[in-house]
Amino acid sequence: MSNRQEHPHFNDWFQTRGITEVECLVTDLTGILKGKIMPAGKYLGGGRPRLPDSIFIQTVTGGYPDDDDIHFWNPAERDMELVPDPNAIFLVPWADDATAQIIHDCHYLTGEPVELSPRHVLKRVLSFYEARGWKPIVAPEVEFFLVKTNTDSDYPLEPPIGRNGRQESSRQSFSIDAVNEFDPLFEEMYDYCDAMDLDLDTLIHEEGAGQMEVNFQHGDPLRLADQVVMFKRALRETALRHGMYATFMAKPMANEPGSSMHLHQSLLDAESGDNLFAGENGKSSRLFQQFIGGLQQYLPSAMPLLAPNVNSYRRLMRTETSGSAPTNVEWGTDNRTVGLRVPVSTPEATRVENRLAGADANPYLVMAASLACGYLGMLGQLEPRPPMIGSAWSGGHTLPDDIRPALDMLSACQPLAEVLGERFTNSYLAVKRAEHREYFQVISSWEREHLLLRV
Ligand SMILES: NC(=O)CC[C@H](N)C(=O)O
Repeated sequence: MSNRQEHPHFNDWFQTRGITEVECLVTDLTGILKGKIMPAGKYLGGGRPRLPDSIFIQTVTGGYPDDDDIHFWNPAERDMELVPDPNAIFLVPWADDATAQIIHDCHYLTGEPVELSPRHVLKRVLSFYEARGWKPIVAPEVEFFLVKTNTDSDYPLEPPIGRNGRQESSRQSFSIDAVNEFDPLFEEMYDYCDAMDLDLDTLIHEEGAGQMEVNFQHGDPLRLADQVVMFKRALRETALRHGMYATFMAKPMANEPGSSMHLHQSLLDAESGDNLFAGENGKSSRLFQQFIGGLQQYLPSAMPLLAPNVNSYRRLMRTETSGSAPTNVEWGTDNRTVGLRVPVSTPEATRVENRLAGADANPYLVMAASLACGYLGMLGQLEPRPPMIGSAWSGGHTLPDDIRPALDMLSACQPLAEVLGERFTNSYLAVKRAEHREYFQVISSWEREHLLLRV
């Protein structure tokens, strides 16, 4: 699009809301929002924001892969143009001046899409479905903790103080009154979500102290990944305005459960809209079984995308405080001890809930990875193992227990790299290995406590 004034949607949208500023956004590999701010007039006049593609090879701390990893990625520093998605415009409800935040795709100046962009990776996976006349539908559920603000990274986080002036000291799972303690914050969160047209379904107090979960209305994966990214930003902002932090870390406190991003997935016939996971006589279909077969086969290798940080694996470790976080890739009906839960439903709503991803993961990559695994299962007509009946905590097919083995498994999985894109997969591995090296250079208080005077 050379001149956005020619695009009636942008023009109308801006005019109706008196937009004066535009935030041009993309997420990097780690899920961090990056971008530029532009005056609305310039943007509508065709101003094209550019960023270097090196934003996609940065670790969460802003570091880069070092020489050892260079063979994994194309060490490019090419300029790319940000191209807006007219369906991904949201108001910035907390801004003083009327501001739009717009999610962009990334193209090189030669026109081809940037394979390193997580949104592109999801679009790529969706294009494989589209080519077969399949339309995946997803519904994410995102957990998070509200915690006291804290400026000392060495000091453990604490649950927040509610309206009654008391700290949430014990878990108040599912308590409505405990949610109401944070009513002013949630009122504002809902107002922001309304202003941004985010389709939230329910809000519930989860297992942990100060831990909540929001469910999104099911729909198109790209739209929902956009919404989750926008939601996380809006909630962090809301919490700050109420003197708290909202955190999506997978395991922010050792004595509390972790936070997940569960993903319900079903598959429609793109033409008829029928759910292809529903079979005859109220049973599920063969495609459904194969989708689960693919998740079982490939999810262990896709874990770096679902559990992208060292901290993510603390959530997945079975301990007294791990709550119902999964440790396996078994499946079962209405069974919360398995990684792949099939909720009891009408045939039209047949779906599988992938419970492995942490809330810390990049939503585009969680959806891309999970749908890629299911796709490979349907393509290869893989059969799942028999469903788990009863508890799967102490058995089942396990998952990598740390980011290092998880990265090794991803780098050995050629079929996944082909569906996600080779350049993306190799760059992702390089970034995550560099991040792990950064982490490994930090000497922890555990080491000082137990080794300083004893070894
Ligand atoms: N509601 C739930 O199932 C809790 C999920 C759990 N918090 C996890 O990390 O997976």
